[in-house]
Amino acid sequence: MLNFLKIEQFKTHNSSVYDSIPLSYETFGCPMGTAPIVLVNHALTGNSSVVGEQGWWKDLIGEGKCIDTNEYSILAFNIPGNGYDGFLIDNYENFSVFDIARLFLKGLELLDIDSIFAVIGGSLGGNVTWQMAVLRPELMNHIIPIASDWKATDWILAQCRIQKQLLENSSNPLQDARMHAMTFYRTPQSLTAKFDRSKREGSSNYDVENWLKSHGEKLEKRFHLKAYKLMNHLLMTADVTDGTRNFIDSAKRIKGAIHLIGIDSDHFYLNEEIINSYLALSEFKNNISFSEINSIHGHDGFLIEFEQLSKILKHIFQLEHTT
Ligand SMILES: CC(=O)SCCNC(=O)CCNC(=O)[C@H](O)C(C)(C)COP(=O)(O)OP(=O)(O)OC[C@H]1O[C@@H](n2cnc3c(N)ncnc32)[C@H](O)[C@@H]1OP(=O)(O)O
Repeated sequence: MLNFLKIEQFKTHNSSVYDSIPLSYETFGCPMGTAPIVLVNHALTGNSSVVGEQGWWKDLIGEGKCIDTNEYSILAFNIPGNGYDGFLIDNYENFSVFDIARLFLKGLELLDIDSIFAVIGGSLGGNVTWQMAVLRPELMNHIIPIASDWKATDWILAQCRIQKQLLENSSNPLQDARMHAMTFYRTPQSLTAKFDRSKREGSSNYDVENWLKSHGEKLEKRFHLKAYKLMNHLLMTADVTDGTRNFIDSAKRIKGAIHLIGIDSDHFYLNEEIINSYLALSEFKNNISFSEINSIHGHDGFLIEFEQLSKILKHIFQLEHTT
């Protein structure tokens, strides 16, 4: 069930002022206040419905799952403007990952939450996770960005620029942008393994073309163009250093344990970038780790490789609740 908070008089990083921004959220598992809290930050086209039949992370979070809803309270906000709660933003360029992290932190304040067991998110959700940890270095025990980084690389900026032009100029913006995006969420090996140049009898298209098309059509049915423009723009704004480029100064204050997880075939958030962040920060911080998911599926691995992900996360969610 969707719940709503109101963030009043919100000033964005670029100094735009909003009288009131609705911040919607869902909770799952143990009632708030009775168990450690796990905050889940959704990715690009995700939402607060992480658990349950339609939950996009239902293989990771649920009864008896790696993050067990019998043991934890799960909290997930919607990024304001993702459209899932009916709220859309016109001037999407006013917002950045920094603003989304601040909105989520204000939401936690309104809910009287001053301690989080773990904050976890993949891709854009990982960007928000990094930014929240930098803004409130003492708030969380565990910080878990998956297939994500503290910054948008030039490669990501370039891909998102193409997305932006498709979203603004194409006659079929959502479908075209999604089809293009699917190619950097996957890998050539993943597509070969799935299709191997197959073609249904009588069809003029290869199966891979139909698959791309169907992903485009499905997104168009469930996502608003304004929301997709916002989400794509947010990806471009990730930078916990706020332009100073000094990652260590920004991140070394984080008190909680940082668990970085990359996917060896990810060519959107490159593993080598994540490993570089790990190596740089591990000179200043003992409680940081890096784990790798092996997959042919590239970036989408965080939505596919649940067995590996569960194995990596198990020690955090099964062995301790109190550190
Ligand atoms: C940047 C960020 O912040 S995050 C970006 C994250 N990535 C995404 O958002 C990408 C979205 N990816 C998906 O939605 C994927 O489906 C995943 C990752 C959830 C699952 O991947 P897979 O298990 O490989 O599923 P797949 O991509 O084949 O999708 C299955 C669907 O495709 C359909 N499909 C498969 N082959 C074909 C084909 N040849 N023609 C038409 N449809 C096809 C299936 O029927 C199925 O349809 P349904 O969902 O309506 O039942």
